[in-house]
Amino acid sequence: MAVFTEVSNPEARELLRRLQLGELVELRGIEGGIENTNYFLTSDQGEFVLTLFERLTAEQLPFYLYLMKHLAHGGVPVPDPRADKNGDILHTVCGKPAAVVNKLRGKSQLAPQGAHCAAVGTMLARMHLAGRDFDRHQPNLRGLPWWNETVPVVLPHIDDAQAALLRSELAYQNHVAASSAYAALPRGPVHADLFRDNVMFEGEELTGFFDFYFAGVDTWLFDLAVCLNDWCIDLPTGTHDTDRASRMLNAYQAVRPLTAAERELLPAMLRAGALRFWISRLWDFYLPREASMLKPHDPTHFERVLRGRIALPVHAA
Ligand SMILES: Nc1ncnc2c1ncn2[C@@H]1O[C@H](COP(=O)(O)OP(=O)(O)O)[C@@H](O)[C@H]1O
Ligand SMILES: N[C@@H](CCOP(=O)(O)O)C(=O)O
Repeated sequence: MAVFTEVSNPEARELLRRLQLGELVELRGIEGGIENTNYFLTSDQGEFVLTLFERLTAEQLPFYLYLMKHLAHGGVPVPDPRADKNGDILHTVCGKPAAVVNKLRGKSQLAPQGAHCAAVGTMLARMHLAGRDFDRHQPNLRGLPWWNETVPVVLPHIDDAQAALLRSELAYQNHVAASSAYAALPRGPVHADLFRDNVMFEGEELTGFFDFYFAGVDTWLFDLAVCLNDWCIDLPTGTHDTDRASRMLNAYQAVRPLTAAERELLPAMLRAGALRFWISRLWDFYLPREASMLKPHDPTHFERVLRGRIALPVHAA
């Protein structure tokens, strides 16, 4: 279920009027998704997605929405938030912060082949370059400071072997973050959660990236590592898929070659990407927020991925 707040047809009509997007044809709740209320909103002018933000606040949202607008105007296929007559892109619907964006064509490719991974690599690099002149700043709110805060909270819930791994990996990542190679990594706005379910395809054509609500300023290499860890592995075992990873890395580098520091730290950032999602999944699993709407994902998946990346470090060819 992903309609946590019911929007009525009269409310949708009023919103379309405010945004000058024409007359309502259909309002339909979207079943996927776990964080926000989403509707497909069709008018006589086109197809849109209406999102009511259930947890993010009106203070946090402008970074994400203006980033999407910036990228869309920079030629990256991402949902473009629609403005009202005053130019505002953050609206209020049913008392909740809300946005209306264009509906992307296609569907998620949950069993990606090499061509899909290459398309993600190309577009990711284009997105990083397009974000260079974005003038707002918000850190990755799920970055190292959050890992340092959250690990002590989840430690009491896991067994000794897991706790030892979590502690030692966190220490390693703090050490990496203090290194001169890490300081040399290029950075900018990153998606930070570009999993298979956050990209649309029509056949092998990538039609868009969406769900920017974990975006923030971080290293570009971290973003690439998050993608490699999801798109280029065998999901049941967490094993790295060399062919798909080469397709993604080569395509990324055809647009933006990795620097020497990035090549050096790729194995460490693959571990960082696995650690980030292991921690957040542990946190969601053992400490569900009151009245939480999150259906927790399996934390052991990223424990497996992390163990795999430590045992067999992956380097850029
Ligand atoms: N701009 C969009 N274009 C097309 N479909 C979208 C768009 N935004 C969301 N969706 C659909 O809505 C679903 C839930 O969106 P998502 O952003 O993942 O929600 P949540 O943040 O609640 O996890 C997606 O799986 C996708 O099918
Ligand atoms: N990709 C994350 C979960 C984030 O949720 P989303 O549905 O908003 O992308 C994970 O797999 O742990």
